[in-house]
Amino acid sequence: MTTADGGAPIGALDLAAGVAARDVELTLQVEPGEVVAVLGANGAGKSTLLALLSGLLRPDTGTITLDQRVLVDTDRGVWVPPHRRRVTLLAQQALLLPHLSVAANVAFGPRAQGVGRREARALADRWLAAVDATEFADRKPGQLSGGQAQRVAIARALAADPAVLLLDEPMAALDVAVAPAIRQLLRRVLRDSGRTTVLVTHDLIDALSLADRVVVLEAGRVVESGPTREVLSAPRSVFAARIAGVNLIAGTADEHHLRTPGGLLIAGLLAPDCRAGEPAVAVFPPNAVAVSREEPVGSPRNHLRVVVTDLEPRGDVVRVHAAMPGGPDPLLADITVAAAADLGLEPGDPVLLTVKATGVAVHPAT
Ligand SMILES: Nc1ncnc2c1ncn2[C@@H]1O[C@H](COP(=O)(O)OP(=O)(O)OP(=O)(O)O)[C@@H](O)[C@H]1O
Repeated sequence: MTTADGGAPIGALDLAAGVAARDVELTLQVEPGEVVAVLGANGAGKSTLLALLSGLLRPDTGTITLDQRVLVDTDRGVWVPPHRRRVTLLAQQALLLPHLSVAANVAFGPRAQGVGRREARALADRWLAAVDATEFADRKPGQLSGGQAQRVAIARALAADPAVLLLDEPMAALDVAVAPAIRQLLRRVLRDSGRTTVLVTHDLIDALSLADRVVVLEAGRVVESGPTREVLSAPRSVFAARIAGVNLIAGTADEHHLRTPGGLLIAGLLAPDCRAGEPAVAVFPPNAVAVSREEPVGSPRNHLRVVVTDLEPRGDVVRVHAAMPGGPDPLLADITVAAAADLGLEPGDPVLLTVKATGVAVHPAT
């Protein structure tokens, strides 16, 4: 955990802010040293959240505090500019200063904060070593690959000793072959430095491997928040369910079912905190779903009449994408290649999805 000369942990964030022109109303609390992954579809408000925290965007209403410091308070006219926040943003692109050496780039933050030349260089060397980039110290950024530049950018961000590190899809611009090494590096430096981190990502693996907690945004609002595995194993928002690759049907709970707005009853295992009449979601994995043309006779299972929308080969299985007529949420079924061939499926075909009640988990939804 980050400490100021051995003192109390730092990096407690508290944000409640609105940006009317973007229809964004966000709240976020982060504990000192916590790594929070922010997930959401395009336009959900992830970049807006980072811009509010870093000071690139002023909210119309709200407050942002970092430890005891008020960074923003629109009622009281408080506004701390970006360079005085101790909040550092690491963007998708490394954005190194092209005319400076790698070491000078990393020393730039400490120098700007008034650290002496020699001490800043020592800090740069330490952080370059921490990201395994010592050998690039004397190069110019133009002589680095994308992955090498991103390593240096991580060193530069941490050398500035931020109380909060903001990561904006740090692997998105990298070659897929390089991304795992950078992810592993981030995992190590975030753990070692205990830095409060807000990580925007589209990638489930980033959330699973880097974050203590995920926050899911939809339409400019926080729609769910919780420990990463918990949210992904029991997602309550369409976005979390989609990235977790599971099916999710929303409705209300009754004693043993989920009832959809269209009146369909889906039998499942209800979580103990489900209350009859309250909003709930049914969640089940694609491999728990069978696909058939006819209703199996006498089967006590859940049957969903759907239309095939797409067929996606995924190695040994074919992922069938389907939609319930009038149902907003897409459904997924993984079936063997042989089964897909036997059924002769085509997009547009009406089929029946069958899932056992024991394969369906019903959770309360917010
Ligand atoms: N510069 C801007 N001016 C006005 N509206 C904006 C601006 N940038 C984003 N918006 C709007 O604000 C809302 C939130 O967008 P934001 O860019 O924060 O989403 P995001 O989750 O980061 O999306 P993406 O994954 O596509 O980057 C959207 O409705 C978007 O259209």
